[in-house]
Amino acid sequence: MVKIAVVTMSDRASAGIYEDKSGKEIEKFLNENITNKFEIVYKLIPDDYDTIVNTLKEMVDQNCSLILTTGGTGPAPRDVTPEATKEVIEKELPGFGELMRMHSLKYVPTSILARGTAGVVKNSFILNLPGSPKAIKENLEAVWAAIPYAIDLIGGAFIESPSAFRPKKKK
Ligand SMILES: Nc1ncnc2c1ncn2[C@@H]1O[C@H](COP(=O)(O)OP(=O)(O)OP(=O)(O)O)[C@@H](O)[C@H]1O
Ligand SMILES: Nc1nc2c(c(=O)[nH]1)N[C@H]1C(S)=C(S)[C@@H](COP(=O)(O)O)O[C@H]1N2
Repeated sequence: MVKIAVVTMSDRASAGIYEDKSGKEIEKFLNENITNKFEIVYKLIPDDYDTIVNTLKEMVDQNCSLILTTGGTGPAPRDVTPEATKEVIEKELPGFGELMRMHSLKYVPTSILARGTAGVVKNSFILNLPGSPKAIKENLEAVWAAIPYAIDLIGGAFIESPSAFRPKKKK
């Protein structure tokens, strides 16, 4: 079974001040883009460095092939998601953050404030998305096509998705 972690970093949503709409947007995108069975492991945590590192490590240990985070990628003092992610990953894949920022410029000029990245550790692929609920689809649509194949390459679970691209195998 494909296991996917959705990890929301938000001081206010985790304190119950508002509902976590961004986590819900990620689930919606996954339901619309994945055609085989998958299970979601959901975490809602504050923007705390150690909590983020420990939660990401826990998701890797639970064999989540894909770990999607939302929030904490900006320049504010408590935004530390990219730093915590870099502590956990073995290899960074900088193209994901670059493409998300470039693509997002057509929606908001402030997309360059996002510092999110992506990377792999063991059989898990981690991607940082910005916190705003509307940013989820705007960013995932930029990079989703390459994610299932990236997970194939690291020996993660097979994600079946009509919107994914897999290069043809050489004969
Ligand atoms: N998980 C979420 N659910 C709903 N709305 C959110 C969420 N995260 C962010 N937002 C909205 O997007 C805006 C910008 O996101 P940002 O991550 O900068 O929030 P923030 O000001 O750091 O607050 P917090 O960490 O408490 O969510 C927030 O002011 C909030 O309105
Ligand atoms: N596509 C898209 N990208 C976006 C946004 C958005 O609304 N749409 N918001 C931007 C803003 S205002 C900020 S501050 C950064 C970082 O957001 P975060 O701190 O919530 O992760 O993401 C940026 N990227």
